[in-house]
Amino acid sequence: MAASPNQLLERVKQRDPDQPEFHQAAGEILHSIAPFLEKCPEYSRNGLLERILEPERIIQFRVAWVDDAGEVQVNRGYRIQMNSAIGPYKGGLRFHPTVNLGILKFLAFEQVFKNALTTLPLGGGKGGSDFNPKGKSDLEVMRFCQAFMSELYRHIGADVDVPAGDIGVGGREIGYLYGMYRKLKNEVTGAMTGKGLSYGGSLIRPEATGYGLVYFVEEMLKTRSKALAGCRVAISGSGNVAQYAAAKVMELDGLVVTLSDSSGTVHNPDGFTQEQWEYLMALKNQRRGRISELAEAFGLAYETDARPWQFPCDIALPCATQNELDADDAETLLGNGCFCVAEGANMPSTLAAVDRFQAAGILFAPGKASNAGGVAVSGLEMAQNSMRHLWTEGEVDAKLHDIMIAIHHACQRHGQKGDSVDYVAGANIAAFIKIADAMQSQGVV
Ligand SMILES: NC(=O)C1=CN([C@@H]2O[C@H](COP(=O)(O)OP(=O)(O)OC[C@H]3O[C@@H](n4cnc5c(N)ncnc54)[C@H](O)[C@@H]3O)[C@@H](O)[C@H]2O)C=CC1
Ligand SMILES: O=C(O)CCC(=O)C(=O)O
Repeated sequence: MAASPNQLLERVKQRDPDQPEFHQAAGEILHSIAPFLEKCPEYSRNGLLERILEPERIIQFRVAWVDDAGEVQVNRGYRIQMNSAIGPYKGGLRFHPTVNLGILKFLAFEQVFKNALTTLPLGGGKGGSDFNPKGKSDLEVMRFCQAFMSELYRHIGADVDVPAGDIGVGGREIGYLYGMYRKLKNEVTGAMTGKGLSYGGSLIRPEATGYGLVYFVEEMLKTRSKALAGCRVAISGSGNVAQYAAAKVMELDGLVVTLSDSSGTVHNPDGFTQEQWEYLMALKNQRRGRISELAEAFGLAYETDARPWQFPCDIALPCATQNELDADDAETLLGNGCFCVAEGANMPSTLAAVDRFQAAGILFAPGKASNAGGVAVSGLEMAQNSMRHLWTEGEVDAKLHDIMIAIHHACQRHGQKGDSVDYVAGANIAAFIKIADAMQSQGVV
């Protein structure tokens, strides 16, 4: 007899006890699909769930490089090739000192479900290193990226596994990584996405995750006959996702009232201005400084070590990192009248926080649905690379918008409960059915 979702989760915990983030992500999905599996027991056959929970392949490697002082540094590199039933492995690379196998397994697992929702033929994977780009010179970052790719190149390719950026991996790092890939493989293909426009990138890829998040929020608000204009929006983070989520909220006449980084939060109750946003872009993407400098430059309130969730808002968009919003933060947001939370980051809300939002009946979207715009436009970058073609900004943006609307429909189709939508159940069930159907059709492999 097939193991129940609870039994499976216990097995996962026993097998890899030191991977709490993976247990959290697996637990959420198993819990969501349990009622569906009871109605459709054929989806529990052939070890399907056991296979979905186990990466197809894990690659771990040494990354040795020389710093500016001439010292040899050794980091760990990883690529988790989680599931390729729907298409080539696809997902970002994270460079951050907290990176370990458990965190990358949770990210790769989430990516499989997210990519299934995009409507595009993409499998799921994730990789990275415990390398910390913060405080490193451009040359050190380049030498690290080249050393990292000198192993990774043999495991990736346009039809095999297509990495992109994530925390600590932006345009600069993708350039260095792709340059080394091209040299080692002696081929020019779409083996990575997030590339610069001059060497095969797609218009709108930098904007895609943030824009897509806001397009998804617009669809959520429509279900309650609301609109973004005039809403106060608390955003955490100040990296790629936060920057373009903020830009789109401002374009749609919402007020972005917070931005943050790992050192603290800037609060502007009147909403950041275009000038302040432009300052942020230069600060974070060129000077690579701290968010406190934005506060200093414009005389805004700044709180060291504070998260944005204490400041009153109507909509919260966590866009920094996993588990950055806990049950206490959820209570504070609800107490201040927040009626919509949509995740720009991957798994930024703890399970207890999600429970609070759902119990209160507010709109809540899990990252695998609401932040899927980034990987979706990566899929469009792959398509353009294969065609040796470049779509216009308007064409890519329109496709992104359509994909976010399609993901919202999928959540409604599988998550409608009375007159509200359980976006967690909807996203998980819709993605699971697509992955499961693809795997069942291809036999036990
Ligand atoms: N870049 C993309 O296309 C996508 C990114 N994501 C997710 O969005 C989140 C942000 O990624 P990016 O903006 O690309 O990275 P980034 O490196 O551009 O920015 C990360 C931001 O998070 C902040 N941060 C990191 N650790 C923190 C901590 N412990 N506490 C508070 N703030 C912290 C950093 O200061 C920075 O502002 C991540 O969870 C990532 O997995 C999800 C979908 C696509
Ligand atoms: O564009 C991609 O392939 C990856 C984006 C990503 O890492 C994510 O969706 O979390």
